[in-house]
Amino acid sequence: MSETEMTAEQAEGTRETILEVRDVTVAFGKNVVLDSLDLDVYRGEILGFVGGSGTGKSVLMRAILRLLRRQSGTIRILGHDYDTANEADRIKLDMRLGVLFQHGALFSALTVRENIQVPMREYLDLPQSLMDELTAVKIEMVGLDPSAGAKYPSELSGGMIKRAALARALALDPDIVFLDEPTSGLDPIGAAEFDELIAQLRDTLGLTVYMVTHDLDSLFSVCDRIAVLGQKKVLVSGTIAEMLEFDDPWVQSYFRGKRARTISGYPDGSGSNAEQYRTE
Ligand SMILES: Nc1ncnc2c1ncn2[C@@H]1O[C@H](COP(=O)(O)OP(=O)(O)OP(=O)(O)O)[C@@H](O)[C@H]1O
Repeated sequence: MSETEMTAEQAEGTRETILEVRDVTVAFGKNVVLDSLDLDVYRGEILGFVGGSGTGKSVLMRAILRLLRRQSGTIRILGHDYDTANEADRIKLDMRLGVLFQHGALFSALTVRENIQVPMREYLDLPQSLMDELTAVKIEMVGLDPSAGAKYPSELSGGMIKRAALARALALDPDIVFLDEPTSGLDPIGAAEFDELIAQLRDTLGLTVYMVTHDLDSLFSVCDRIAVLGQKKVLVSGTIAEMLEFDDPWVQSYFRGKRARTISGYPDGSGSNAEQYRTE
C-alpha cells in the first residue's frame, strides 16, 4: 500500500457521522420491535434501509424523527442529542432534517407552492416575495415545471406528487432527508428518474439521504450503503458486495434472489445494470 492510499478502516474513520443511533429499544406493550439497535449514517451518503415487512423500518424512522417514544437509547443528529438540547437548539435541529413520507402526504387543500411554504412559514420569518422566489428554486430543483406551483395535489401524477413532496422536504435546505419508500407506486421509468434525482441532489447539495425502500433497483443503482433490519437490530450494513457475502438466509434470498440477479445482471447478483434493466 502506498503512503497516499488508505485502508477501508482508515477511510471509515474520516467519515463524518451525521446520524448516530445507539442502543435504541422501542416496544409497544410487550411487543419489542427494536432491541438495542445501533446505526451510523455518514454525511453525503445515500443509505438504503431494508428489512422484511413488519420488522420495524417505519418505527425506527419515526423514533429518529421523534414521532414516537423509545424505551431507551440515544440518537444524535449532526452531533446533537435532541433529548438534552435546549428549545432553541431543538428548533435549529428540526430545520436541518427533511422528511418525505410514503404517498407524499401533501396537504390536499393547498397548492404545491403553498405546501412547500408550510415549513418556511413555520420556521422562517420571510416576506412573501422571497418565499415565492425560494419556492420557485425548489420546484426547479426537483425537475417540476414552474406551472406545477399553482396546482393542487389532485391535479398531479404520482411522480409529480413525489417530486412536490421532495421539494417541500428540501424547503429549509436540510442536511439530511428521510425518504419512506419514495419510489413505491411509481412505474419503473418514473422510479428510475426519481432515483436519478436523488443522486443528483446528493451530488450537487451534498445531501445525506436515509431511504427506507423495498426497491431493489434503487438499492443497486443509487445506494452507497445498505442497512438491513432483522432480529430487531441492524443485522448488517455495508455495500451491495458486502450484502452478497453476508451469511444470513433473508439477506441471501433478498440480494441473491431471482429478481436481484435480473437487476444486477450477473448470475451471482454482483455488478449492476439496473438502469439498463429499468429502461428496457
Ligand atoms: N403505533 C403502534 N402501536 C403498536 N404497534 C405498532 C405501532 N407502530 C408499529 N407497530 C408495530 O411495530 C412493528 C413494525 O412495524 P413497522 O411499520 O415499522 O414495519 P415495517 O418494517 O415498516 O413494515 P413494512 O415494510 O411492511 O412497511 C409491527 O409489528 C407493527 O404492528
